[in-house]
Amino acid sequence: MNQSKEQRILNFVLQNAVRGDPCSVLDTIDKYCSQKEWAMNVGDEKGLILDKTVEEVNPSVALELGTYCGYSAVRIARLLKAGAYLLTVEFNPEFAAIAKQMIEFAGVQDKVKLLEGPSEEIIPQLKKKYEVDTLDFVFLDHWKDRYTPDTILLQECNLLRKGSVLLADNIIFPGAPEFLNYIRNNPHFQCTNYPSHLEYMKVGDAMEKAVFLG
Ligand SMILES: O=C(c1ccccc1)c1ccc(O)c(O)c1[N+](=O)[O-]
Ligand SMILES: [Mg+2]
Repeated sequence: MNQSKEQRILNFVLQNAVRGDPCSVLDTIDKYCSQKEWAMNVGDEKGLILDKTVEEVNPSVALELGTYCGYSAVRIARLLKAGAYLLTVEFNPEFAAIAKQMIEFAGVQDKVKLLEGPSEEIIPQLKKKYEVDTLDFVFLDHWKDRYTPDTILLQECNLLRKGSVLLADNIIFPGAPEFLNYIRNNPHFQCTNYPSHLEYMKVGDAMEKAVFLG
């Protein structure tokens, strides 16, 4: 049966990256997706914005919405302090299976819990089923029309605390105009825009950071 693009990306990593070396895995995915097949990883340019935000927040508990192949989960997990962890949510079972292998190959599996299912079902389970109190950092990179309802759901489930940081990918391309309008006009969030480019392309994109003010 023909392999998926995501399986081809994983195979390239398994054959070319260094097992247990997260940076090697990231560099190898970036090499494949910039030279062979485009894929919707956050990538190396926006990845630096993600890195700086994670380092600034230094989260104990982080949530990612939209795991895909695990690139940003590896990127985030490699920066987490001892005892800190990332919950990452992926709706697509094929993507989740690839991401699991990617995360394990990178050696960050002890810091990452991969949750398979729709974000709208998993978010309300985080407190009781996954023993989360509040989230220090949330990376939004899933379906762009889910950014706003899931941000509202995080608040309704009391998962944000004063100072919780949201970082949203793809503000320009594919775009999340409804989310941008919601978050920038919401007095409970302080927003900052980070202009960049769509991963592996010269197309303009941006990330939006939103700090919850309580
Ligand atoms: O929506 C797409 C998309 C749309 C059309 C074709 C391929 C991807 C996309 C593009 C770049 C991203 O960084 C990203 O996170 C996504 N996504 O699906 O979440
Ligand atoms: Mg994205």
